[in-house]
Amino acid sequence: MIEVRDLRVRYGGRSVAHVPELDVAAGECVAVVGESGSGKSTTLMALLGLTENAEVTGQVRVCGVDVLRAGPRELRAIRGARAALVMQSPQAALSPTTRLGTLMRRALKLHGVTADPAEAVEAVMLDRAILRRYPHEISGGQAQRFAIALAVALGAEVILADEPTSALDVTVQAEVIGVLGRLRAERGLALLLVSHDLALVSAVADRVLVMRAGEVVESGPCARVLSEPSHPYTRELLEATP
Ligand SMILES: Nc1ncnc2c1ncn2[C@@H]1O[C@H](COP(=O)(O)OP(=O)(O)OP(=O)(O)O)[C@@H](O)[C@H]1O
Repeated sequence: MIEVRDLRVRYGGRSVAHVPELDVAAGECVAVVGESGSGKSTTLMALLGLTENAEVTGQVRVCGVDVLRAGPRELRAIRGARAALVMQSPQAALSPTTRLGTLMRRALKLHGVTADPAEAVEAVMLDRAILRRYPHEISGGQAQRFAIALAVALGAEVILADEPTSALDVTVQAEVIGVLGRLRAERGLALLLVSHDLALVSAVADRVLVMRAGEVVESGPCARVLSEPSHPYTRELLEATP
């Protein structure tokens, strides 16, 4: 579902992210970890052609679309519906004066999808009463789960999640990670998660890429990278985890 070869993103000639190889198949989960500024979010945005004022080179295929060469129409066809981005603070992207239920019904209609909003939110462990709320009346964790519910209702095949748990306390973090893990198993979603927390993402990811200063310093199956990290930076990240 995601195929990346030699992706490089530059701002004003400065390389801020370089990913030699990244593949995520249906039903797989891959995590990108690294400290703040290591290029994780930039990589995620580049996968959907969303970087602004950046020079992006290499090859990126998402849901069969050649992202770096596709026109706006082709990109619109995958963004949102087939490949959904769940951001750090999804509330900011939601219209503040529209109830969540209305928002979801409108999005479904726009994409010509028939789905039950109540079932969609319950699938991510939210109470259906949330559909009557406004975006500012819900927590960051609820907003992230709502964004995931919307993506799934729209029939997303790929979910790109940026720090999906950053706004959440530890219990809720585990819940969101659990929801994503279940969706992947039940619906064969391809998941790409970005986080600074190596231990947390390893609970759900099959493989992990460790980024530092815009370069991938290590990658491989989670179990191997966690138990036998080969790069000193990975060991530092692991030691920094409580
Ligand atoms: N629009 C932009 N213009 C110029 N430089 C940018 C732009 N966006 C990001 N950068 C630079 O790219 C680098 C990588 O940033 P990025 O946000 O991808 O890191 P990150 O690993 O996701 O960090 P965080 O965990 O804090 O979100 C940083 O040095 C940042 O300053």
